[in-house]
Amino acid sequence: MSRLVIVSNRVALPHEQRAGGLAVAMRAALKEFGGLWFGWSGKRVRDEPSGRMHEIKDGNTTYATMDLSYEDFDGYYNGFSNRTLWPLLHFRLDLVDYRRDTYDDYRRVNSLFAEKLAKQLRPDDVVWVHDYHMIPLAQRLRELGVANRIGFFLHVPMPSSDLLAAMPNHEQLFSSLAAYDLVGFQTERDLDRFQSYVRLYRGGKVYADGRLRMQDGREFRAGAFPISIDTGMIARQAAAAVSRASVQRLRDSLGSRVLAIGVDRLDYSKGLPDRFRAFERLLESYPELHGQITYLQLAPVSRVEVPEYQALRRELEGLAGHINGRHAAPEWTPVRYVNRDFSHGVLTGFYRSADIGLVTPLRDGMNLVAKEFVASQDPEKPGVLVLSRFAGAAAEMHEALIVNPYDLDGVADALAQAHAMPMDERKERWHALHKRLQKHDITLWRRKFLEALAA
Ligand SMILES: O=P(O)(O)OC[C@H]1O[C@H](O[C@H]2O[C@H](CO)[C@@H](O)[C@H](O)[C@H]2O)[C@H](O)[C@@H](O)[C@@H]1O
Ligand SMILES: O=c1ccn([C@@H]2O[C@H](COP(=O)(O)OP(=O)(O)O)[C@@H](O)[C@H]2O)c(=O)[nH]1
Repeated sequence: MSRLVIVSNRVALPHEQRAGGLAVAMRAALKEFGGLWFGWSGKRVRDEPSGRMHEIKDGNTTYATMDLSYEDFDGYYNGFSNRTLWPLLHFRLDLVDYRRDTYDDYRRVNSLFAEKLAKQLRPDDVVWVHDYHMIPLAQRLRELGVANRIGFFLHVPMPSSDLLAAMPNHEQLFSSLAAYDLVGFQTERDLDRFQSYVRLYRGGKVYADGRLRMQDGREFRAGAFPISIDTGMIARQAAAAVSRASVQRLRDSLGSRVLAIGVDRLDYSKGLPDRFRAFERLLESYPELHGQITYLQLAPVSRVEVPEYQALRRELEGLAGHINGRHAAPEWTPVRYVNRDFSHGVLTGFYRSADIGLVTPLRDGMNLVAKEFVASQDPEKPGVLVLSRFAGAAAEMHEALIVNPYDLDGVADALAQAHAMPMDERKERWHALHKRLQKHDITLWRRKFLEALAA
């Protein structure tokens, strides 16, 4: 069997804990057969250029990671990846900050990753590159003579072609995807938008069998491969987690109140200010729920050097203070807002303790939290998922209460509906959601993508 080589900016080294769906999913995907995981070491170095390599072996997996200099990290990661591509791919043209110098940094760091990776590759390795940090990687590898199968998976949304085309140099960047054998997206809609871009802005052709042909004749394939979770493992973790002291403490602190939980990196794509406002709308529109419901928002900080993330943090602190100041009672705090990162061992217990899971991003590639929340529930008393129609997960999770996160009254009504939902209906909805997750888990995702890549 060929070796699987996974390439991503974020690598979850053994025993490392950090919020973020890509790393969680890759760890689960490598668990069965192992392979090589290649990417950034998580280290930034001063007075030294990028490129120092580290290797760690853990069971059947080898981790090969590269240090980045402060300057390169700033241009490639904080800059082009997270201030240009991230907002662009999340439909936020208003936040896109395009700079020629950070684009150059991005391309240079990708070239360096390609040089280091090319040295590690064996002829029959299957290479699977992940996410927007690494779009030009295959093109650079091809220039270095790498002829292996190379696939790419985009974890974030693919926006409408008119938005993509607003980015200077979009032709160069997005045409480089043709160097992959297969390009995967989270949903059919993302795939559809990319196909439109190829037709409308790259003069390309789209064939019914999934092949795309660029104007210059290069052909590659594209498809939709919705990512998932290790459903069985999450369920087992959740059942075990309820006896943990931290989970017990949360439960004890609630008394008889209903718990609504949100778990998100502190990112503007997650729609947290709107969610806070929707919760306040609930308290205003349904005064009988005062003192009856607690909203716990876990929001570990993310990309802390990027100014838009710093501004969001300030905004949320203000909003949480405002809602609590206005609505709290001496014995009840409506919003509990926590900027800490929790392990899955604890998080799954928190999900299971909640009656309502609140997942309301303005845009999200998939949103694994939505799936983890469902997988963690007690079948005898499952919680209700309130899910944004703009999360990739909504394309599969029809039995959730699907909401428009911009419609604060609608989200407040869905929360009230979840609060009042009879247990029979909760069970019925949960069974349907859970059944699909049992089949469409991380193993099926990995298998489907790799089979398509090998085909
Ligand atoms: O690596 P960071 O900059 O700390 O950010 C964490 C990850 O965020 C994004 O995750 C996406 O992937 C998830 C799994 O497919 C998906 O469910 C979610 O909707 C996406 O937002 C990002 O795409 C990753 O590259 C980051 O590692
Ligand atoms: O304190 C936390 C908060 C989140 N997560 C994990 O981070 C991932 C978030 O993935 P998602 O797809 O929802 O969003 P992303 O952060 O990748 O955009 C999920 O596996 C969460 O369980 C975590 O491990 N600890």
